[in-house]
Formats: sequence, C-alpha cells, structure tokens
Amino acid sequence: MARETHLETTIGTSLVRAVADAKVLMVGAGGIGCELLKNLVMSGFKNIEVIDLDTIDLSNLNRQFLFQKQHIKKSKAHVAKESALAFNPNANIISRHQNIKEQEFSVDWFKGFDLVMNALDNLDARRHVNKMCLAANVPLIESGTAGYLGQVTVIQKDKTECFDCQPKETPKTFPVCTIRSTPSTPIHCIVWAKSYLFGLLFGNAEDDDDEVLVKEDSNDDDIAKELAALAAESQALKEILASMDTEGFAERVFNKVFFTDIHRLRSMEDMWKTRKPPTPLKYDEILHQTEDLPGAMDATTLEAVTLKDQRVWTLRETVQVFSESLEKLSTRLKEMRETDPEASVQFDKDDAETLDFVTATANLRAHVYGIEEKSRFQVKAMAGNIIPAIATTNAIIAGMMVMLAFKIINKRLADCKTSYLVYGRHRPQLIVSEPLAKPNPKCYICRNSYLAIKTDTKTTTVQDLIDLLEGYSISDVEIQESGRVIYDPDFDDNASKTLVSLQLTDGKFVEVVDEDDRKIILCLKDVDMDSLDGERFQIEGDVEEALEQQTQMKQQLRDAEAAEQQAAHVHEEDPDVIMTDDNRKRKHDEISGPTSGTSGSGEEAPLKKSSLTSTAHPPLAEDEVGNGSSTEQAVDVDEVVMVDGESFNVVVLD
Ligand SMILES: Nc1ncnc2c1ncn2[C@@H]1O[C@H](COP(=O)(O)OP(=O)(O)OP(=O)(O)O)[C@@H](O)[C@H]1O
Ligand SMILES: [Zn+2]
Repeated sequence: MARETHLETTIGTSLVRAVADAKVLMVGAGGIGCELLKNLVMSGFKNIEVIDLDTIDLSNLNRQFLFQKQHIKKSKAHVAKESALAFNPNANIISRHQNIKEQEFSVDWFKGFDLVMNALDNLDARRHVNKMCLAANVPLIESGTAGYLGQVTVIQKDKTECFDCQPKETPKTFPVCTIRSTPSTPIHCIVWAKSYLFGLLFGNAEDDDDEVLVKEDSNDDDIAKELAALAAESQALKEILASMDTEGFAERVFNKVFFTDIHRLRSMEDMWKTRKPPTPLKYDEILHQTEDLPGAMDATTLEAVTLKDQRVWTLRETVQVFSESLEKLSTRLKEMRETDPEASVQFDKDDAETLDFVTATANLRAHVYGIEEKSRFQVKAMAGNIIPAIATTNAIIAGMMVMLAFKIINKRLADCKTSYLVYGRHRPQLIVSEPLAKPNPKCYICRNSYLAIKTDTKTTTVQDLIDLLEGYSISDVEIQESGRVIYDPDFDDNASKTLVSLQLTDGKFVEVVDEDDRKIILCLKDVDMDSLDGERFQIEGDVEEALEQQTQMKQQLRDAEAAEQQAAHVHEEDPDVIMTDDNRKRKHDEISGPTSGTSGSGEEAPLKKSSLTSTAHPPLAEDEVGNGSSTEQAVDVDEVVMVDGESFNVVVLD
C-alpha cells in the first residue's frame, strides 16, 4: 500500500498534494522539535528545513527520541534530520547547525517558506522569528510546553495577535541588598552564586553584576552606603583574581567571600536587629575538621553519583567541591583567554563544573546565613529555572502543531485556534481552545508596515534615504535601528554618513516614523549599485499602500482608545459592570464565524493568557472553567509546577 493511502483517506488527496509541495521551516530540534519533525515527515511534508544551534546533551536523551547515546555532542539539527529520514526516506530535509538569528536568514530567506514552526525554548529567538515572519508575511505556528502544560497558536501578520502583542513578564528580579547582604531563602543564595560571584570570577570585567538584581531606592542613606561598601568588596575580590590559577587561590577567594566580607557585614549591627546575623567561615578550619565523609564524593558508580547529586553535602565536602570546581574553571578560563583575552565562562546547568561551583558556593552562603542547604540536583533545577520536561506534553503539542499546519496549508486560517494543554486541573477536559485573537492595535511589532529596500549600503547615505522618503511625502522622519537613534529632525549628525558606516547593513531593520506617527520598517538589502538600473534604491512592495495601512491602523488605535475610555467611564458610573480587558475583547472578536473545533470539547471558554516568561514559553493558560460553566476562576500558572516548594520558580523551560 502506498505510504500516502491512509493520509489521503484522512485528509483528502488535494491536501496531501498541497502538504507535499509546502516548504516548511522548523526552528529548534529539541523536545518539541524532535516530535514535530517525526510528525511532519510521517504526515506527508516533504520539504523541510530544520535549524538548531545546539549539540546533543546526555540530558536530552530521555525525551528527544531522535537522539541516542552515540549522538552526544553532535549537531541536533543534523542528527534529527538523519533519524527522521528513517521514518520517511522520501522527505527532503535540509539541516542547519546554526542560530536562526544569523544575518543570512534574511526576510527574503523566510519568504521562501510557506510556513514556519517554532519549537524554541527562549523568548529572544521567539521574538526574532516572530518579527521575521511578520516582515516576510509568512504564517508562524508558535508552541511551548512547561511540565504538564502546553500551548500552541498561529501568528499571521495583520490577521492574528503576534508574539509581542501581549506584554511579557520580565524575569523575576531581587533587590540588590537581599542578594548581596541579607539573603533569607535558598534561592537568594543561588542567585548570588550564579549571578554575582560566578560572573565576577569567570565573566568579563565590564559585565554588570546581573540583570536579575534591581537597585533599591538610592535615596535611602543606609542602602546607598551599603551599596558603596559592596562595590568596594567586589573590587577587592577582583584584585584577588589576579592570582587566579596559582597555589592557594581557592583559599584566598573563600576567606575573602565567606570570612572577610561576612565579618564586615556582621559588624553592621543595625542590619541584624531583626535578622539572625551571618557566621563567617574559615577555609582551613573546615578542612581540618575530622568529619565523617559518606564516601560518595569520589565514587564513580552510578549509584554514588546519583547519591552525590541528591543529598545535601556536608560542609567539608562542600568546601572540597568549591575548591576543585574553582580550580578547574580557573584553568579552563586561563586556556580560553590564551586565544581570546575577553573570553568568559558562562553558567550552564548542564556544565558539571559550573553547576558544582554554584551548588557549593550557594550552600556555603546558605550555611553562613543559617539558611537551608540544597542538593546539587535541587540547585540545578532552581538555578536553571527548570520545570521537568514531560515527553508526552511535547508529543501532544507537536501533534497539534501538525493539525494547525494542515489548516494553514489548506488556507483555512479561520479554523485555527490557540489550544492549551491543561492536564492536572479541575477541568474535565485535557485540551481547551479559543479563537485566535486579533492583533493588539497598540502592538509596537506587528502594527508596523514592513518593506524591503535594496541599496548599496557602502555608498548610500542617511540623507539619500531621507530624500527618498520625502519623495513619498514621508517627512520629518525619525530613523532608528534596534532602539538606536540614527536621525531625527533635531539630530542630523549622521546625515552625510554612509549606511554601512552606521552598521546599517544587509538584513538590518530600519524603523522610520514620520510626523503623522506612521511607522514603516525598512528591511535593508545590500546590493551592488550596478544591479539597481541607475537608481539608488529599489523598494519591494507598495509604499503608498503601506502608508495607507498605517493611517488606518492609527485610526483603529484612536477608536480603540476612545472605546476604552468610554468603557472606563461606564465602569466608573456602574460598579456592577465587570470590566474585561481589551485583550479579552479582541479574543472574542473572532477572525470569522464559529469553526470546527481543533480539539478539546469545543467549548469556547474565555481563557486568560498569562504574560510571557523571560526565557521560556508563550503564554500559558491560566484558566479554569469549572464543569463547563462560564464562571472564570483564574489560577496562576506559576503555582502549578514548583521545585521544592520555592515560590521563585516562575520561569518555565521545556
Ligand atoms: N536562536 C536559536 N537558533 C536555533 N535554535 C535555537 C535557538 N534558540 C534555541 N534553539 C534550540 O531550540 C531548542 C529548544 O528545545 P528544548 O526546549 O527541548 O531545549 P533543550 O536545550 O534541548 O532542553 P533543556 O533546556 O530542557 O535542556 C534547543 O534545541 C535549542 O538549541
Ligand atoms: Zn503584535
């Protein structure tokens, strides 16, 4: 029987043909990606390009089933391709071991696909692909999982919400003084070890302490003084760094961080009126203790390694791990700096030495402050913000992605929905769906018009660009690139500079806002002058149409704001009116009429999306609609899976 026979019976001959012709880009070949690639080749997709920047790690094997032990350290993309071909040798798969953000993956390159599917694990890459798909006007299927929760949705320029239409939650931050002086929970110690001490020892001198630390109100005198003292302490530690990789380095670092600094802090009596003061530790005193070692530290058997990971180390063991990991990381850094003086070691939960160092230093600090210590396994989860990945969740989400892909290829966007996997809730159903929401009129990413513009960036100046825009009555412009002001009517220093001298090169997005607040994004294509038929620029797309679209969008925005104000007014007048937020209004403003459900019970329960987390996934459902009734009962998604009962655990990884 031909391979396609069952498929034709299920989805019809014409769709099977369209699927076979479609060109699909899959970004990410990890947990979701492996499932997805297998699904794609098994459901008739023949032209697939897969990209992943990473190599295979031992910890991937339990769920990324296209990979096996012999593939460790090999490219995920290449191995995924080879393994998937075993499922269907007729597929044409191009694999790339690269970052999707590389310049060669231009808007034009994206335009070569009928569909893009994201199977990513971080906000940055998702945002990038979102923008590229908007600029190229290619539909994007976005996915994410977190433990037992999952989500899948479709993004199509001007028709649906984009990835950035909803504001994203910033990473959880901690006040500087809590982390640097007054920790009270294990996570404070872990953040200190991972984000402060690790960076100071193995990062670049210019690196900021860390983005997770927020400065407290500097008007407060005590805090300002304490911050100054902390800065001086950091400086003193940097001086010790000069002796890195020499005899006694570990002891010097240890005594500085866990004795001298703690001693100073302890002397600040006001700080300890309501808190338990910290107790300084001395390196040699601990190592000379005759403590009973459980004997697992040097053991290499699986059982012993597991034990080492899962039990809390004794103080002496912790100091030993501190010393050994510091030594290894120092040697590594020294070797790296022989070829690149700016090199740094980054914390990676899967890098045993970095994890050892963070576990040891976090626990030493916890010991100093009388805070509960954690096992290496627990520290790994907390430092990596890990929620265990569940293979079944990935499989279900990847299955739903293919269902959406069929609809998109079949030109039935109206049938697509956002679906949530909500296992383990009080709801009776596993999957709930809602209509795709319309774009947020205030979105600063998808409410722009994108035009590709060809020019020779070596000879074209900013003034040439301004002249071109003036020709379209786009005047008094402000020009920016990635938040950098290139030109505005009060800042014309760059006018005579060439684009290339301002790093406005091939693939860059140049944002132009005119006096009427119309925003056009120009996607630069660097070409030789000879190819431009005597012109300085060639614009792909219709500028007039883009301007008209912008004018309409501005009007929509004004209408939406007027409606909002009116609604707020009604709300003020009548306290019984329950307000819905503007997002929810859009959600119920379906793209078209009722559709055949993608999955679940078909119930159109109003769901509330949580905002995105820093490194991880698209919004996850916060919904609970009890027993099919329409009463909403919001549940905070972050409460669902927590490691060791710590409330910090808001970031989600699959
Ligand atoms: N900018 C990017 N370009 C290409 N691939 C990317 C990019 N960012 C992330 N990825 C890939 O997306 C995939 C996401 O998969 P997944 O969430 O399962 O991550 P993982 O690293 O394999 O697992 P875990 O984080 O749980 O150890 C990873 O393989 C990662 O390498
Ligand atoms: Zn948007």
